[in-house]
Amino acid sequence: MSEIRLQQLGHSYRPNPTKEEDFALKPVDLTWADGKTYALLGPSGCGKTTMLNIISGLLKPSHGRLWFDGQDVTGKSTSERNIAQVFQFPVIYATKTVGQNLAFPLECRNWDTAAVNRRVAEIADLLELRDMLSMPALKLSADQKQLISLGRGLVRPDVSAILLDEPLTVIDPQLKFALRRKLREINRATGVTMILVTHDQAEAMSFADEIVVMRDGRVQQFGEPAILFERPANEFVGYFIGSPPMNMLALAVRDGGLVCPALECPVPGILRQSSGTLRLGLRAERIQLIDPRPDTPRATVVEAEILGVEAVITLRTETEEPLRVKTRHYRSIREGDVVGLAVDPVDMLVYSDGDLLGAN
Ligand SMILES: Nc1ncnc2c1ncn2[C@@H]1O[C@H](COP(=O)(O)OP(=O)(O)OP(=O)(O)O)[C@@H](O)[C@H]1O
Repeated sequence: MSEIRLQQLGHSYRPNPTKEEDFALKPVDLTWADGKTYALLGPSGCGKTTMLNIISGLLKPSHGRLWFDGQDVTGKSTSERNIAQVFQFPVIYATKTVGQNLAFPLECRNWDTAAVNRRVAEIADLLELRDMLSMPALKLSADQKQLISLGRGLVRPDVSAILLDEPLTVIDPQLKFALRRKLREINRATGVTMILVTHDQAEAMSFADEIVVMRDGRVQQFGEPAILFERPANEFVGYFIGSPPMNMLALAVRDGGLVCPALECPVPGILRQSSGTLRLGLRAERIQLIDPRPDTPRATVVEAEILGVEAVITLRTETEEPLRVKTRHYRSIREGDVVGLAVDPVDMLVYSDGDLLGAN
C-alpha cells in the first residue's frame, strides 16, 4: 500500500501541445495518503479517466512524474505498480467458480495451494462471499460480480491501491448504497487506498475521505466533502457539489462596503481594489423562511419540489433573481406566497470573478 504523489503531472493527447486547451489533464501537484478513500469527481470529459489511467500505468503522462511511496513509477507498467482495477462492468472469468476467480492472481504468482486457500477464504469472508465459493461466478448478481472483481485485487497482499472506474453504474439503485458501504468497510478493514472515479457527487460525498473536483482538465478543489460543501473554492464547485446547487446572488459596492440587493443587507467581506464581478454564494440549506416583516428581505414562492421530509422551494427575490431554499417546514407554503428570508452572515461566501474571496 502506498502514498501516491502527482508532481506537475499532466497529459496532452496531442503531439506538440502549446496552449492550455491542448491538455486533457493540466499539470497538477497532489498527494494522496496511504489507506484513505478518494474520489475523482467531475462532468463528462473533465479528465478523470485520463488521471486514473496515468495512475494505473495504462497511460504514460506527457508531463510530470508519479511517485508511489517516494519511488518514481512514471515509466513502470501496471503490473510493476501493483495496482488493482475495478471497471464499470464486472470483469470475471465466466467459466470459473467464485473461489477460482479469487485464487487466480495468487496461482499466477505461484503460491502453494494451502496458502491460496487460506487467503481466498480470508477475502471471501471480508466480501461476504464465503458461501458462494464453489458457485459458477456467472450465476452471481451484478453487485456480487463487482465484489469478485474487487476481491481479485484485494487477494494480493502487496496491492498498492485499488482504482474504481464508475463501478456502481450497472448496480441497481437499491444495492448501490450497500455496495458503497461495503467498499468503505473493506477500506477500513484492509487499509488499502481506494480511488473512485464518478460523475455523481452524492456517490463521491458518501464514499470518499477526500474528493478531487475536476473541470476541463483542471483540478478545481481537493478536500474533505464537508469543506467542499461549506467553502467551495469557486462557483463551479458550489454549483457541482450540493443539491440544489449553491445560490449565487449579485453583489454591489456601496460606500466602500458590500451589499446584496436581493437580500437588502450588508455582506461582510474583504474588498480589494482588483475585485471583479462579485457574487454572494449561499447554500439553500442555510436560508430560513420566516413570516414577512417590513424590516426583512422578501421573496415570492415560484414552486415547491417535495423530496419527502424536506422540500426545495424556488423563490423569486425582489431583484428578480432566483433563489432556492431547502427546508423541512414547507407544508403551509403555496405558490405565489410572499415569504421573509433570514440568513446568518457566517453563511455568506463572496466570490470575485468566480473565485472564493473570503468567508465571513
Ligand atoms: N485517447 C484519446 N485521444 C484523444 N483525446 C482523448 C483521448 N481520451 C480522452 N480524450 C479527451 O480528453 C479529455 C478528457 O477525457 P477523459 O476520458 O479523461 O474524461 P472523463 O472525465 O473521464 O470523461 P467521462 O466521464 O465521459 O469518461 C476529453 O476531451 C476527451 O475527449
